[in-house]
Amino acid sequence: MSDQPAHAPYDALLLLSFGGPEGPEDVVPFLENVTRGRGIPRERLREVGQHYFLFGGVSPINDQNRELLAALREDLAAHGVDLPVYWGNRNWAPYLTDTLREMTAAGHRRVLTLTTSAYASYSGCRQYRENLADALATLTAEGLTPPRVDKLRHYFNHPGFVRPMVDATIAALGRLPDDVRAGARLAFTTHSIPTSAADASGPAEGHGDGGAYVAEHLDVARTVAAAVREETGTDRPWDLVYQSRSGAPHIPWLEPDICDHLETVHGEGAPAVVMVPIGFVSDHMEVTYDLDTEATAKAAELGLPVTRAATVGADPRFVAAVRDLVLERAASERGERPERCALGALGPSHDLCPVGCCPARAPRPAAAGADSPYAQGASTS
Ligand SMILES: CC1=C(CCC(=O)O)c2cc3nc(cc4[nH]c(cc5[nH]c(cc1n2)c(C)c5CCC(=O)O)c(CCC(=O)O)c4C)C(CCC(=O)O)=C3C
Ligand SMILES: [Fe+2]
Repeated sequence: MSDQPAHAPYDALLLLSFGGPEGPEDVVPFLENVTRGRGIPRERLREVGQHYFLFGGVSPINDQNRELLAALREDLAAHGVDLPVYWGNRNWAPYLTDTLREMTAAGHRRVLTLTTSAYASYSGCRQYRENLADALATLTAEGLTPPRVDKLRHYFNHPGFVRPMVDATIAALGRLPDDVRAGARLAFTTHSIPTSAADASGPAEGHGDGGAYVAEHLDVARTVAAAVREETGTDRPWDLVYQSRSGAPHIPWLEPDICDHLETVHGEGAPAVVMVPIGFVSDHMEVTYDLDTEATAKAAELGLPVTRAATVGADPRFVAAVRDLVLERAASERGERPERCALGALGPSHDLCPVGCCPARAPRPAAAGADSPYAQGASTS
């Protein structure tokens, strides 16, 4: 036992992300990948394509993942954790299936996955697990024997994710004009999703309306707001609001939208707002367009001072948190009982998504969960 490395039984870490276009010619094929079979109106797609073209057809997300990948490799090596780190995406190169094929060829048998999504939801969790199942099925059909793949627990409430957001909120408050800072409201933002998807998210029991998705975001918002109050000595009103809605208008999605919210609080006399995108791991297009471009223009039109807090990105504390989560999970898999760090009221999330967690409209195979065909057979080997 004691001669095992701290990362045993895992032999590789996989960074699994969304992917984004890297030039104007990538934008349309990227959006086709994202929206295949999802019934997003054409009008919305044309509009979102324009967001990317506004930035030269390049999403910042791939460079941000390259930076995170390099930081993870450096941090693991510096701490004597000899675990190779790979990167694959759902919607753009390097594609997940190609990365897993490469990992199979390199002889990896137990892979742990970090997704760039911290919370429970179909889009942020199960859909990635479906992507893993699809990739494993493809490799199996090619006659390969792919590794067993597990997924790290949701890390929304890990101190290494939360603390950088506290500092980022305080820094964003610092960028407001002096005379409006004390009265500024905090608007915590995340991706809107259909209310039906929110209600069914996580193991939904005990979370009430909005399921685990809303409960987890509220817990983080409350924790960050309390820490900001403690550190600045000023109690500021806060709200959880939504952004980046898509889908047909007659289907209810989580509200209010950040732009409507800015209008409302401006009408109520708020002197300023700090937007804090707690739902996102890096400053990708949903942040740089939807908040920095669209919501910021809305605020300017209202004459409302706003700033936006940075996301965690490759903050060393987040990178260290990933190492902590990897070693924690490895220890759990070895039958040990490691300490499981978590701030807020909800406690550490489950390691293995239970059966039926974050259900899809049409059930499909999903890896790395209690209902996974791939995880089970391999676990006995
Ligand atoms: C919860 C959630 C996260 C956070 C968790 C996570 O990070 O996973 C997230 C992240 C992201 N979403 C992104 C981009 C897009 N999301 C879309 C569409 C959708 N997102 C949804 C949800 C989420 N999305 C949903 C319910 C849809 C409707 C269609 C569907 O049910 O699938 C569309 C289609 C056009 C549109 O309708 O907007 C695009 C282009 C990018 C890349 C940004 C970049 O390029 O830098 C990132 C990181
Ligand atoms: Fe999205």
